[in-house]
Amino acid sequence: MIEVKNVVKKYKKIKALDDISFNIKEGKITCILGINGVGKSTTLKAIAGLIRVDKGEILIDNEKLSSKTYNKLAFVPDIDSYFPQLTIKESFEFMKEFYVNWDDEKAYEMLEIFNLSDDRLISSLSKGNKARVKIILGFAQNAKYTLLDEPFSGIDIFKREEFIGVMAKYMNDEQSIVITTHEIAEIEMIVDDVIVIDNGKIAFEFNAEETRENEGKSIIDKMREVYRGE
Ligand SMILES: Nc1ncnc2c1ncn2[C@@H]1O[C@H](COP(=O)(O)OP(=O)(O)OP(=O)(O)O)[C@@H](O)[C@H]1O
Repeated sequence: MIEVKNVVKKYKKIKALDDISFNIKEGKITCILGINGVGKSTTLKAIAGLIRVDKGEILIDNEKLSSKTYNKLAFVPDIDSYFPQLTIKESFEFMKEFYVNWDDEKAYEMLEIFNLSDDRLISSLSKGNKARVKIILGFAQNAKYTLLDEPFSGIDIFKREEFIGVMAKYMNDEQSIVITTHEIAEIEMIVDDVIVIDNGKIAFEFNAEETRENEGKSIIDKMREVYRGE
């Protein structure tokens, strides 16, 4: 489990995270939802240990972030691509050197599903294919927790559905995925837990299946209820 406890992060005068606490469960897909600028990326970067928080603590399976927890986390940032100057194959070779759990078989299997050839130069790929490679580079790290920052931005609906199918296929019972997004419809079918951030604070959280079963409400219905009082 990932425990985020009373975390505060300031960027000069901006309080990006204002005392947020929540847990990410094992074997689940958790979605961090919120409009632009509310603190979603900052939250993921803090969990990944890429930024130092001002207050609070983050525990990964009961341990503070350290070299021990490093291989449990794979972070896929919201950037166009990494390694534009490399071919896909070269990028896999590079990752293999860094990540002890790197799974070449998984990387090549995913490449095949996405119908991509490993000799393609990453900079020459379309936006959608760059996003596919980015997702492969994240998932083939075979980490316990894969953190995906806006993985679908700029990607058409068909590719999003394909991504979601591939993600679900490559997750085992102990692995967790955390996705940030401001587009709800695309994650409706796969997400377990939803955490809504507003202005650096947790606005509310719920389990999507329970909400569907107990209240007959989709994630969008629930968001409307909370935000518009419908
Ligand atoms: N490096 C930085 N320096 C200064 N301010 C920052 C920095 N990174 C983020 N911020 C600010 O912190 C707040 C939260 O930003 P963050 O990127 O976490 O939001 P977000 O919810 O991920 O937004 P988006 O959906 O647009 O990606 C915003 O006000 C943003 O401008």
